[in-house]
Amino acid sequence: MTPEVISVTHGVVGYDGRPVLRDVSLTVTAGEVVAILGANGSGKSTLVRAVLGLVPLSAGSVTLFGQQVRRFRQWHRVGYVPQRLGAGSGVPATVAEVVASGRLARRGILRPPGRADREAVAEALRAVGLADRAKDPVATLSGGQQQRTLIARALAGRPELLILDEPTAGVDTASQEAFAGALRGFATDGGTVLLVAHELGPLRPLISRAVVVHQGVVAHDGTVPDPAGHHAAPDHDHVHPHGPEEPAGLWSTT
Ligand SMILES: Nc1ncnc2c1ncn2[C@@H]1O[C@H](COP(=O)(O)OP(=O)(O)OP(=O)(O)O)[C@@H](O)[C@H]1O
Repeated sequence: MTPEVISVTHGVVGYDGRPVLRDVSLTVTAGEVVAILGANGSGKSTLVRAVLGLVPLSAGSVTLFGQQVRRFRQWHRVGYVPQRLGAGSGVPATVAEVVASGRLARRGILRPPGRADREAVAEALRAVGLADRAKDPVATLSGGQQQRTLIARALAGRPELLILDEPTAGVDTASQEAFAGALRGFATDGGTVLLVAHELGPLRPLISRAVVVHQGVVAHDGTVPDPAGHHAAPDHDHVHPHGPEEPAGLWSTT
């Protein structure tokens, strides 16, 4: 049997007493590339945050690699790419420095970086097509390149599981394709991926399963549904992040 990497069982999460996830169950096994889809505000990020133990469940349970998430300590096995680099953090770090910070969970903060660390950083930069920007301050990069830097930081830790929250939202086509290539390499090497997406674009061929969250429950778990209605239009202008509620049925569930 393929080992379970993520398991959410009857998960319930709310903010200030208002339920966002009502009863969500989800299993991801090793080697799968699973996309979480759904309208704005449907609870996709909340699900990811619950998987990472960043928001508490009011009922149900989450396990990572077979361990309850609240007791999980093997964070070097997990790479996480949040929705955005902290807006205007003002830190004049270079691309290589940001990517190298992805090695901290592996090497510990007190040990200086060794050859394995340097190689992992160089490989991650190559994987996302930013090797030539390594010495540039992150602030001088485009939004898409900054997003690729975060993905390289996660890859540099050589995780077994990558969790990405809307990695390609608002990202230029070149960066989307570079990202798809990096993800393909990661999955081909046996990595497991859980990603939140609004539009899959070049990622679509990589996705082995889609989970649609709607009104706090899983409305679909299976093949990647076709984008429905206005969303499929090439000139559709997605409101992001946290725009007004979009109509239900954004992703057809049939
Ligand atoms: N920290 C928080 N405190 C209170 N409410 C929150 C918090 N985070 C999210 N919410 C609310 O929970 C609901 C689900 O939000 P969530 O970010 O999980 O949705 P999403 O599907 O990821 O949306 P998007 O596609 O816009 O990123 C929304 O109504 C949101 O306003």
